[in-house]
Amino acid sequence: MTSFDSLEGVVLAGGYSTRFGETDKAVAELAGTPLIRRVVDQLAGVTDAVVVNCRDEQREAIRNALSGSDVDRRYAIDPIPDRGPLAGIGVGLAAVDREYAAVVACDMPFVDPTLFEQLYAHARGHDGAVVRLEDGWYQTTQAVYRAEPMARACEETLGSDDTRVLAAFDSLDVVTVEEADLEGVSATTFESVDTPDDLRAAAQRLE
Ligand SMILES: Nc1nc2c(ncn2[C@@H]2O[C@H](COP(=O)(O)OP(=O)(O)OP(=O)(O)O)[C@@H](O)[C@H]2O)c(=O)[nH]1
Ligand SMILES: [Mg+2]
Repeated sequence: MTSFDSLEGVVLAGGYSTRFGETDKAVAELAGTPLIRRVVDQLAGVTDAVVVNCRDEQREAIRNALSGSDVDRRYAIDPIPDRGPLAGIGVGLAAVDREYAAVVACDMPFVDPTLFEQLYAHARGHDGAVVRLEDGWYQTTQAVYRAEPMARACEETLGSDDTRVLAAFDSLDVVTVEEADLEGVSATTFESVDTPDDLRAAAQRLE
């Protein structure tokens, strides 16, 4: 697998994991490895640098979870917490130095770097590439964006009535990739760990 010079990673971890319970799912262990560490290890297939978006109080635990990783880590802290995924994507992308970013939520431990290879190929020359799942849902938290225009669009959209990530695409040229057109991407790439049951089910599969 190739590490692309103009692609950086962004890991979204600023949510409150309310469905998960009292603890932060970002650092919850799946078969002994924190979820966020699994995500960064997977991103290493396509990039050597990531920006982690989180709240200030999460930083120390996340730093510990990522210690020893070969991937260069920087932190983009939410200036205002709890403004939703759109805000997190915007804050993360604003800290990116490269033209494009592979954005992924911290709770998707099986994210397949092959997906990002394909999305990056589609995104080049455009403002991003996002998968439309078979049920019609756009997978905006596992996507490739051109960092600067998408960061700006997130900021603008946050000030509007519709603060869905999708609303930020209105002013951009984001390519839609149909799930059925993905090639050789792991079926579990989009699986997210939202609840303790999800974590248990994922752990059982890894046994
Ligand atoms: N910066 C930031 N990121 C968020 C926020 N809400 C969700 N996210 C991120 O967006 C991604 C998808 O969100 P969810 O799966 O709903 O995670 P969550 O909001 O922490 O969990 P729930 O409280 O159970 O919904 C995760 O990577 C979250 O870290 C937020 O208010 N701010
Ligand atoms: Mg949420």
